[in-house]
Amino acid sequence: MPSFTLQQVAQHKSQNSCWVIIKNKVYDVTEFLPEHPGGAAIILKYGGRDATSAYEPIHPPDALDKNLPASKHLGYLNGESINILQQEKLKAKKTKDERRVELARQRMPPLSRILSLMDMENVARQVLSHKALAYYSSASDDEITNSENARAFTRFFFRARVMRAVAHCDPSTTILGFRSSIPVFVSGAALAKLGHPDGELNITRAACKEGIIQMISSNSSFSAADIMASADQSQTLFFQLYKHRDDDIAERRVREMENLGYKAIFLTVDAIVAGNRERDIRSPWILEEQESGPVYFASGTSDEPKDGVNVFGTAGALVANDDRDMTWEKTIPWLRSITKLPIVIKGIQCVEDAILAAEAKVDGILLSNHGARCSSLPPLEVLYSIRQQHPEIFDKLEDSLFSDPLAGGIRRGTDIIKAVCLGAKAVGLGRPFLYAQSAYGQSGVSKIIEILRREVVTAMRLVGASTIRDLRPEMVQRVDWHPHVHVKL
Ligand code: HEM
Ligand SMILES: Cc1cc2nc3c(=O)[nH]c(=O)nc-3n(C[C@H](O)[C@H](O)[C@H](O)COP(=O)(O)O)c2cc1C
Repeated sequence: MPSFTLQQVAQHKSQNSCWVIIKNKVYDVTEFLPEHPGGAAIILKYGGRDATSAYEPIHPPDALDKNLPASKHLGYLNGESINILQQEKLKAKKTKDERRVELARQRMPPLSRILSLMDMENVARQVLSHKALAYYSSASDDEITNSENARAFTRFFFRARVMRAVAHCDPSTTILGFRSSIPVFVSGAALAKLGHPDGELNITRAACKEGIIQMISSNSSFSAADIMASADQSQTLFFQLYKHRDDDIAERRVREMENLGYKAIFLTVDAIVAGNRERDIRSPWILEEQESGPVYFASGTSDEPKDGVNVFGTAGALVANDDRDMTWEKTIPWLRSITKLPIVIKGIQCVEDAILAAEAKVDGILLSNHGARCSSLPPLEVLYSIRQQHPEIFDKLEDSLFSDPLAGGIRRGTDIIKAVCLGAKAVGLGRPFLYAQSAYGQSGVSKIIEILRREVVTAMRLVGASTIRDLRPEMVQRVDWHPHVHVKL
């Protein structure tokens, strides 16, 4: 393959001829510009130069191989140019945010001082870049659903049974027939590399060590093949599918996952468009102002950016090609016809759809409002309504899973046990795994699983259950202490 100098690449920085350097390789992306899901303008910004640091954290490593024909992989940078790039990187002035993160990383407490998932989240909030934290923590609109997801658990109390033999307590269970050491799984969440260079692989390795199942996101920052390659042969991994609107492309993806050894397809239906996450949308402006001071309205001029404001936020464009016309009648039979894997619908938000899912004969449902990235009922309340109004659904569905809540939602063993009492086979957590791997890598993920295991076993013993089967709906009571507000007219 030919080699190029930085000067040669720099000639190609326009719409008519646009080259970029990624990991010392030179690509011609001119024809790809209009197809780029993140928009042409963002690539043009890096036209003629090195785009590695912008590209790496948010693209799976195989994105270029899969989307650019081999003829557009032009060659490599020559040795001298590689050295120059390295020198430039060393000399580059760090941004204020990068310096803040560096300092915060030097001041992290030892892992032994992390007692709860909130302790872990607090460390992550210090050490994450502004962009990563905004992306991970943001929730829809005014983020009220976010706090309500958490608050839902406080309305449910245990009706604990005593004088039961619980010295031996086994919190293990099965999810879709696969063993899990506790009723918890990793719910697929995108872009783990934003928080740590080893991203999803941190979670895969810790999930193996701790005996829990990982669902990987369609938009993970490592490819599904790389993640599977880093897993143990005995390990169970599920795949979360954002269905492409082109059935053929979607089918190829599903078949690829089946061949790679993923054991179930979780079809996400609650995010066919990106939720309105303003904390994330604002992030680039906050960073800009941190560096160069406040930006003011320029009276008399049009100060709207040429390309408009990116109201989709980070990864918002990742769902741009998703199928917005999925239906029970069409999509489930289609998916059934192309895979033998169990199918779980991720993102059920009301009782009516739980009934339709059962009628469509899917293998499981995952009650979820996407971690409050859309504004529907807290999943725990939906679970409770199903239990109250249509308990027969639990028999129809082999695995009525339950996910969600946000920062402060499922963050305790007691939350998990409340959900399991009400009929959840297991619960999925998203952000806690992102936070833990961002702060301490694989050890951080192991740590939070160990914390959850300790808390789950404690909660089981305190309610009088020695196995998961002993957890019953009557062990939980919903108590809504609405204050009686007497309004004086
Ligand atoms: C060829 C060189 C490429 C460069 C320089 C590049 C660069 C970028 C940049 C800088 C962003 C915006 C990141 C941000 O919001 O902070 C972006 C977004 C995105 N890129 Fe690329 N990209 C490239 C190729 C690709 C390829 C091959 C794909 C796969 C189809 C792809 C898919 C995406 C997607 C889906 C987004 C949207 C992410 C979002 O909404 O934030 N890109 N890209
Ligand atoms: C940063 C972030 C990224 C996410 N990415 C995806 C995704 O790619 N696919 C998906 O089905 N769900 C995604 N989710 C939703 C999670 O699978 C899960 O439902 C949610 O995070 C659970 O709430 P929790 O984060 O409060 O535990 C994401 C959630 C967050 C917070």
